[in-house]
Amino acid sequence: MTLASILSTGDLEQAARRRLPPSVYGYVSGGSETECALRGNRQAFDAWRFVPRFLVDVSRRSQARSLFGTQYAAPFGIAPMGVAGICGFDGDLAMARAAAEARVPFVLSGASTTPMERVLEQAPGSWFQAYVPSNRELIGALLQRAERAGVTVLVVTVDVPIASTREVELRNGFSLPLRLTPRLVAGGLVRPRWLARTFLRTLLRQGIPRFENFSAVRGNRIITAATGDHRAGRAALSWDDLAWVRERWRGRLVIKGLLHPEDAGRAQAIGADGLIVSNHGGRQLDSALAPLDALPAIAAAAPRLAIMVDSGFRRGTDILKALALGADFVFIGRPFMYGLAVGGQAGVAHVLALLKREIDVDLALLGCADIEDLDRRYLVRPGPPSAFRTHSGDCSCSCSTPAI
Ligand SMILES: Cc1cc2nc3c(=O)[nH]c(=O)nc-3n(C[C@H](O)[C@H](O)[C@H](O)COP(=O)(O)O)c2cc1C
Ligand SMILES: O=C(O)C(=O)c1ccccc1
Repeated sequence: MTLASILSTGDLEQAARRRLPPSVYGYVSGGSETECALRGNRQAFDAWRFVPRFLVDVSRRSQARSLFGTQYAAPFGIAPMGVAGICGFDGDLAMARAAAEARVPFVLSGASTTPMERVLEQAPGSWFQAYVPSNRELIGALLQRAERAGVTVLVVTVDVPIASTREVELRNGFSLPLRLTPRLVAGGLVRPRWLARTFLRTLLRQGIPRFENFSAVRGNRIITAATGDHRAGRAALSWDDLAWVRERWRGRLVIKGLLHPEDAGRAQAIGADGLIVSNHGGRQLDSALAPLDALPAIAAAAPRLAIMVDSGFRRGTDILKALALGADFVFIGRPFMYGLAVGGQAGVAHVLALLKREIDVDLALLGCADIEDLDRRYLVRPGPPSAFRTHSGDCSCSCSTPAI
């Protein structure tokens, strides 16, 4: 399948499934436990519908958005994803470069296998996501390392106090840090292209990929949070620790993984610059609320923060719905891993282009030439008993505002 024949992120997922060993595809695509949160993320979008406006001039359209003093070409970016290198050779760099070329943000994962120094050197605007241990000496050293590497936006992920139960991974014998299990080797044999172009190439260059950004020291494997090593110590991380990070970190600070408006209020109170409303793509607490449904209340609770959101975004319309509900920016995860699997950096660039094009067409059809003008008036949440009520003001669900 050529990239040109991939018309949507849905097509891409199918193509990636054919390219990746089943255990790797299972790891990337899966959610936790019953995968209710994973499914719920998609269902949340369907509940909202657009009410387009016509006969407005949409001959020139803008989807540019500025965030933290940078003008981005689109209102979305690439979410942090650990071990991207298992989907494509030099996966972190491929994503970072594609994002820089498209002028959108890329967030390097704290669980990545490429040292942050290397990524920041090649794609200087990259953000960095940290898995912060609760040991302050370690936090301090990690902050220092990130500052030296030139990180300007630090994202602290808080929704992984411990590893979740992902039965897909257990069944497939998939574990991190990566081990050469018989299952992985067998999967590689049925996916020879992946074996040659991604796995063996990586193996020859750097051996078995290892976590490079968990701690202050490059290649230090003391803190192997993904495997549940108790020394990772994230289970005890608290708001006090985050406030401590805020005092020491001079760049922008973003908290990722919040769903409760009171937590959003606390993020604002400790002086964070932004937050990412997220349920980790349905990979942590199963049955967690869909971030889209959490947005209105969170935006109201933290009016001074940049409100970002992720989990389940696959289409331009998904992105526009979140912006209309109060988000300033959207992040997208898995589709970029699939892009990597299918076409390396060009595959990632293809996803970015697809989504940008969808947003552009959707803005025209919606009758909104500039995303800065998007708001709740373009959305309804049809639902029983009375269909089609418009939303305005502060309501956050189907409510009693006047019916059209
Ligand atoms: C394979 C994979 C690895 C991930 N690794 C991380 C990570 O290291 N740090 C983090 O904060 N979030 C991680 N996430 C969560 C993403 O940042 C993001 O919240 C989620 O993927 C968004 O949902 P989506 O994939 O449906 O777009 C990971 C997600 C996936 C799919
Ligand atoms: O898989 C994930 O969702 C994730 O966050 C993670 C955590 C540690 C290592 C790799 C990925």
